Amino acid sequence: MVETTSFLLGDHQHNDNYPASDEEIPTIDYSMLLSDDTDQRSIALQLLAHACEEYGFFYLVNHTMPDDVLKTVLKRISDYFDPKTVDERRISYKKHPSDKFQWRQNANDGENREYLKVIAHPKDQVPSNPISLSKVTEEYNNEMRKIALGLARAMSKNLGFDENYIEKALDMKLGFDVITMNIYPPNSEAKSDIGLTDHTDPSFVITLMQDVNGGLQILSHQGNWINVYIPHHAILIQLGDHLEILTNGKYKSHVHRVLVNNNKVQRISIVTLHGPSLDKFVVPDTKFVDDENPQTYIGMTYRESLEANGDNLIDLQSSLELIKLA
Ligand SMILES: O=C(O)CCC(=O)C(=O)O
Ligand SMILES: [Fe+2]
Repeated sequence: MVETTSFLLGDHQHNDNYPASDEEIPTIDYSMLLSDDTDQRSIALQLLAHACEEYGFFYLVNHTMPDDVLKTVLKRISDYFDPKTVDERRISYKKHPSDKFQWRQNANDGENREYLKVIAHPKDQVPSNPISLSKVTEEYNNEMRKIALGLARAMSKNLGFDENYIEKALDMKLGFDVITMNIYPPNSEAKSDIGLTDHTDPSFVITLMQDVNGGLQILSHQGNWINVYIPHHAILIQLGDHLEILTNGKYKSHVHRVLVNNNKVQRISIVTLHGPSLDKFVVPDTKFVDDENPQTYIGMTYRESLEANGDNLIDLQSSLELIKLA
């Protein structure tokens, strides 16, 4: 049984190897962003603009992800990753190597997690076995896409455009969405302190839900590591590399990592990269380029930026450094 109540697994601020603070992370109320009350909406938009510019990540509360969908998806993921059946997963992945999904189990100095990555949009390509997992993953992604598109509309207004600006600029109707289901072992079973090493993620935004808190840290604009404690049923939103490129760095993506050194129990996270369409050429909009803000990135299609790290599209890694102008 998956317990979806969030609780703190450890005292990360006391770990000398990975110092991090409990600095507050902004909270955005999704229902207020959509409110019919114009005053309420404009306050929510201002808070969102502040969170996007000054932080680049925030907790989203009062959103539209149904509780039962989250509960079910966490339960199915927990069943799928049953430690007793890991050899079946290894064999089945070997028999069906595919670039439509990717399964890995890593236990080493740099990474301690088992994960399944699947393409969820424009065509749902979640492996059909087990069917119980694929069905609810599709449902989860349908709900999460609506939320990501809602955020795109709100951010478009904050950037001074009409509400369809980001959706069009990134061609999100055909957006390439990839879901990673991560399971991190408890500390006692991990081979090192690191669940997942420092990285940023491509895409427009990254949405993250989890069963329990434990070890996710984000590097702030100011260069401080911050512990992430996601409130119960909230979604962690992180801005992705391609929003940074489009806005020429006005909205930035952030380095983050996962530690497992304080985890008493295993942790599951569901991370969705809501991407542009694969063929969309993403380049800084001239609106964000002027004498004070010279163009920081060259343009590239989303496909090229994903392939820059190898030929497997689903092996999503940041390519920001590659396209950064001196
Ligand atoms: O599991 C987490 O908390 C973060 C995972 C992550 O950053 C990723 O999958 O890209
Ligand atoms: Fe990430």
